[in-house]
Amino acid sequence: MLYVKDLYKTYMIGKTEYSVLKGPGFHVANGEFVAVMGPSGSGKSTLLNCISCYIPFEKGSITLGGKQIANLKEEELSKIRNEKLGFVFQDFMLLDGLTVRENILVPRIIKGSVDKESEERADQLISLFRIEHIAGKYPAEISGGERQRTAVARSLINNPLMILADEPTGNLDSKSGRTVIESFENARKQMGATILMVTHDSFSASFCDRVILLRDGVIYRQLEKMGEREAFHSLLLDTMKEMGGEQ
Ligand SMILES: Nc1ncnc2c1ncn2[C@@H]1O[C@H](COP(=O)(O)OP(=O)(O)OP(=O)(O)O)[C@@H](O)[C@H]1O
Repeated sequence: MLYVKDLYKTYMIGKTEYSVLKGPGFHVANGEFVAVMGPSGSGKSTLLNCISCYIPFEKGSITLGGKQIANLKEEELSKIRNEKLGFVFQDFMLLDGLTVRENILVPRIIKGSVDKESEERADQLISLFRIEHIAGKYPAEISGGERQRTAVARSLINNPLMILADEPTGNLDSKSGRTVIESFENARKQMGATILMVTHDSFSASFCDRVILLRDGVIYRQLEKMGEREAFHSLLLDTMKEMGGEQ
């Protein structure tokens, strides 16, 4: 599904080069739910932005669904972003003037085709995420958790290869955050979705199959959930402590 190999990304500030990604490499398999964690400044968002085709990188490769994304033209990258990837952001990024149902359909509108199948898929997602009661409401009229569940539904409308989520529970209280993580679990179970999520929250990460821990632009460790979620949560907390840095 996703292969990241020896990825190098440097930012120039004035004449000074700052190396942010120093060769991390990993694989996310079809249907996996994987988190990326690490101290502040370790390069998590930069990594996600490279995979999202938003920023170029200097060295290494990213292969998504068998296609290398470096060297693609902007038009092809836009197509990948809209059709092959689904995005969930910390601040939801819903359009205020559209209802929940219309927001879910936005990637289809961009694609240029809202046909009967689109409408049916939107309704299927609305029912999967139990947001039927708010389908006709506007973002300002619903809770943070409901907004984020709407964003998760929107991310799935084009049946993407992968969902990329950047701090999806960062603006939510723990109860709403839990319902958002449940939506990801549902998407995976019922639709075979593959999810890569950046998070600071070890509780949210403990629902994942695997957690990639990034420190100073390299992979510090990868932890796989072997048994109970609670034990995995404790392991994550201990390893984060061992890693140090500001979380
Ligand atoms: N556009 C940019 N130009 C210059 N430096 C940048 C840019 N974007 C990020 N950085 C720097 O790169 C480093 C890694 O940033 P990044 O946002 O990837 O880290 P992060 O692990 O996601 O951090 P956080 O958990 O605080 O969000 C930081 O030192 C940051 O200041």
